[in-house]
Amino acid sequence: MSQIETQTTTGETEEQIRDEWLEYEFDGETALSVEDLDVFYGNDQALQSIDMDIPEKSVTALIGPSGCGKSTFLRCLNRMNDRIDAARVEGTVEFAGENIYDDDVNLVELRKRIGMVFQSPNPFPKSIRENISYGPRKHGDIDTGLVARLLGRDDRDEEEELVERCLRGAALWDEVHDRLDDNALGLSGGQQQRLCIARALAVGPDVLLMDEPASALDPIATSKIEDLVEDLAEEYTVVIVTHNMQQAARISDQTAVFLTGGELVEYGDTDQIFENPQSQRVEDYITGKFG
Ligand SMILES: Nc1ncnc2c1ncn2[C@@H]1O[C@H](COP(=O)(O)OP(=O)(O)OP(=O)(O)O)[C@@H](O)[C@H]1O
Repeated sequence: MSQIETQTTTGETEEQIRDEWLEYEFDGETALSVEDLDVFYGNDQALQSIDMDIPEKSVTALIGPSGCGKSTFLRCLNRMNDRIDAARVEGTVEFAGENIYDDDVNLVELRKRIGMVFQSPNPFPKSIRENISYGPRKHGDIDTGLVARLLGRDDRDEEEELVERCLRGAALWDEVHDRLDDNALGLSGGQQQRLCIARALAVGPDVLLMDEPASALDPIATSKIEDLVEDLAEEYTVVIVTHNMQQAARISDQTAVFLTGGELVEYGDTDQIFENPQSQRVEDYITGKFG
C-alpha cells in the first residue's frame, strides 16, 4: 500500500488551499502528476487548480457529492474531455514524462496506455472473444484475416493466448471459457462489466480509469468487481470514481475528496481520510452530514 504521509487543506480560496498543501510523499513511483488543473464547461468552472500526484500500481478513489467534478477529473486523465465541445482544460497532466495535453500527443496511443471503464457495462454486440481481440486487431497488434494467413502471418495462437490472459486478468475466464463465441450481450451485468475490464486490458494499459464501475450492479457482482480492482492494482494503476464511501474505504489505497465547486479538499492515505480527516468539511461529508 502506498503511504501518503500528510495532507491537508481547509482554506477558502484557491490560493490558500494551495498554500496549505503540506509536503507529502508516498512509497513507489508517480504514475500521473496533475498540476494546476482547471476545467471549464463554457463559462462555468468545474475544477479549480487541482494538484495531485497519483501513485502507480495502487487504487486511488475519487469521492465527493454529486456534481463536484469527479468524472470531469477522471476524464482529464486520458483527455476524454476533448470529446466534449464545451469543455476547456488548463494545466498539465504528466504521464510517462510527458504532458498529455501537449499538441503532439497521439490520443490513440494515450488511450491505449490509459484505458477507461464506464458506469454501465458497454460490451460490443459481438462474441466474447471478439470483444477482447477487437482493440488489438484495430491497432494491428494481431491479425488473423485471410490476407495475413496467405502471407503466412496468422496470429490465431496469439489471439487465443490474449483472450485467455485478459479474461483471467478480469476474473472471468472460469465462467466463460467454454462459450467464447457466444454473444457478450448474453452475459450478466457483472460479467459484462468484467468483460469490459478484460477488453481494456487487451491493449496493454498502464492505467485504468473507472467511473463508478459497480454502480449498476447487484451486491454480489459489486463485490466481485471490488475484489478484481484490488487485484488489478498489483499490476496497474487504478483510479476509480465512486459514490459509495464504504467501497472507497474497502478498496482504495488513497482517497481524494472533492467538494462542491470543483475543489480538491483532501487527498491522502485512505485510512487516514476516513479515520482522521484534516478538514471539517471532509469530516462532515464522510459522516453523512451532507452530500
Ligand atoms: N458535458 C458537460 N457540459 C456542461 N457541463 C457539464 C458537463 N459535464 C459535467 N458538467 C458540469 O460540471 C460539473 C461537474 O460534473 P461531473 O459530472 O464531473 O461531477 P461528478 O462529481 O462526477 O458528479 P456525479 O457524482 O453526479 O456523477 C457539474 O456542475 C456538471 O453539471
